[in-house]
Amino acid sequence: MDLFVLNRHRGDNEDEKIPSASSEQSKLNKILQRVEKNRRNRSKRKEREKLAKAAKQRTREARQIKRELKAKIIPVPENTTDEFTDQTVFEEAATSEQSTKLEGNNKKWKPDSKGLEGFTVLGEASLVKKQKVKRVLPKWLLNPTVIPSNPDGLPTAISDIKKLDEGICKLLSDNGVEKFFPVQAVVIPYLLRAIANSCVISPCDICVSAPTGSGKTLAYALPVIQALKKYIAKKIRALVILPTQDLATQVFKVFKTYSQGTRIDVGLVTGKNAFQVEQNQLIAENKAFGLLSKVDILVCTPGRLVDHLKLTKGFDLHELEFLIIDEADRVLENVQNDWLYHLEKHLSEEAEQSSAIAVRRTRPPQKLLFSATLSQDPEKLQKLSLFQPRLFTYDSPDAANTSEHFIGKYTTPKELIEKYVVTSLALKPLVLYKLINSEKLNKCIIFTHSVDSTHRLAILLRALFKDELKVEEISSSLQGNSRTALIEKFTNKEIDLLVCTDALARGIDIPQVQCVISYSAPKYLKTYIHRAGRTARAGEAGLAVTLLHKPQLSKFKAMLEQAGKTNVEELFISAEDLEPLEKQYEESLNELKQSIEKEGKMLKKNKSPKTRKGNK
Ligand SMILES: Nc1ncnc2c1ncn2[C@@H]1O[C@H](COP(=O)(O)OP(=O)(O)OP(=O)(O)O)[C@@H](O)[C@H]1O
Repeated sequence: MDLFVLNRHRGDNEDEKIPSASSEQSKLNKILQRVEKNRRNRSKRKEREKLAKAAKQRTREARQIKRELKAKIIPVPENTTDEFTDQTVFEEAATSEQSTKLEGNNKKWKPDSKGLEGFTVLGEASLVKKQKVKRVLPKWLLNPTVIPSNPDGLPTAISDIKKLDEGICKLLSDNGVEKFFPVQAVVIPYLLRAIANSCVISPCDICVSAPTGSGKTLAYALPVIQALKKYIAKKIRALVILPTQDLATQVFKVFKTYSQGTRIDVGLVTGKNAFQVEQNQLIAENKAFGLLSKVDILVCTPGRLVDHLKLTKGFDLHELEFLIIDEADRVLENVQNDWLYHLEKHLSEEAEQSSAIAVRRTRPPQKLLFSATLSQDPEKLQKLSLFQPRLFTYDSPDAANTSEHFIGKYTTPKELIEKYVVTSLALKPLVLYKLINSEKLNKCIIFTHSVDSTHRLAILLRALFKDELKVEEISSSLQGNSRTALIEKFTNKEIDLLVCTDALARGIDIPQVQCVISYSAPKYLKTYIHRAGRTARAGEAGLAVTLLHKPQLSKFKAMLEQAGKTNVEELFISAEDLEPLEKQYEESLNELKQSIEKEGKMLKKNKSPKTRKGNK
């Protein structure tokens, strides 16, 4: 009978009871489950291995395709018939040209016959690199009128431009303008000729790309004033669009100055004044003739222009002879208000009405575009439907370092000296302090990247300089009028250091700014050009310094290279120079901390429901 006794393991304890039938079954189930689990894991592992193998195979194949493509470089074919050239292709062209030379021919790639032995190749291999679309710039952009930066041979004396009105010549000398700058010496006579011939030939539209501070405003203001002097009836005949309130105000002042002694009235609509106030400045109601314009030249921002087009009764631009877009690249970026659409709509509606009423101007206005960084993107310019456009650009000394296509794209004044300082993030404010002290800078604009950083830096500089230098800040947090007041103070040297955001980077004309410091490195070349352009204006000398952290250096250099600037020097400020200032720096940082905390508390207090109730 012992033969039929199953000797089961009873555990270490011999006295343990023999398990019952049900526990026996549950144990068996567990074993079966474990077996099933192992089986599932095994099949999962196999699946994973299979996928990994397939992925590896795909990578191998992709690498192989890449290798094959690299081995057969297909050159970009010369294309002279297409209308456009993509600007980016210029940069890429150099590399593709090099590789073309290396290959030395234009043959199509054929698969290696050895590798395909035994296979029938149907048709041609499909691994042919796609041809790049090479757009060609329109002729007028490729063949600009180059304005020499050296004025020799240009009609630079005021009396050299014979057709210029005597009254304007007198105003020029009254305002200290003795000679014309190159852009003025070329553009003013051109526009005066076009205006004189306009009854016979429709004048061409023009685009002018000239450095910051080169005198572009007078280049368009004087011919426009001269052309409109003859009119007796008041209509808006010139519309000047600028991207910001401050710039529009600045240009308005120039028009006001040079239209003195004429019948011309200049208007300004930017949103600085209440809408109704602006409406009253623009339109008069006459019992006999209805609504009449009160201005001949209107300077405006795009947003406010759209508002008046939509809401101001009697606002009529149909007699427009000149449409001037200053800082044109910036204004054209302003899609927010779609000003161009509204303007075109207005002009076409008026034209339909007018044909039924009387003889009115049927020709579209002459368009004059100006900027230091004028867009050469044909698509953007095409939006303006330019009529036989002509481009005027500067002959830049930096252009020699770039491809010929660059000519005049982004140029800076030749009087500008550019430098950079490499510093750590922690010591940046101290480096700035040292730089201002050692270079004895006292009329200096410092650019940061945000409102917050402008505010903090201004507090810190105030703490560092104490009474030595007066520091103020300008950003979008300030209202228009306070901004204008601060700019005036800075102009009159009542403020030494002006810390600001890029709101002040474009177009603002402050004479004799000694230095522009980019405390936060500019992200784009355009920003750099406009910031640096606040100094070295109107033929004066100026310094532009950029503070960089080490990782920013290569990007910064590459950015400047796009403008042909390869010789920008480094300015060294050593750790030894900074050592004696460390204690002062620490104290100033503490002051900054306290000041920010105090402001935080004030803000909280003002926001608390109790205060709000009190205020009510
Ligand atoms: N012929 C001249 N002689 C002396 N000063 C001039 C002359 N033309 C212009 N200026 C002065 O040069 C300064 C710069 O002129 P303007 O603001 O027109 O430059 P810009 O080319 O428009 O610069 P940005 O591109 O920065 O707007 C102004 O203060 C202006 O009064």
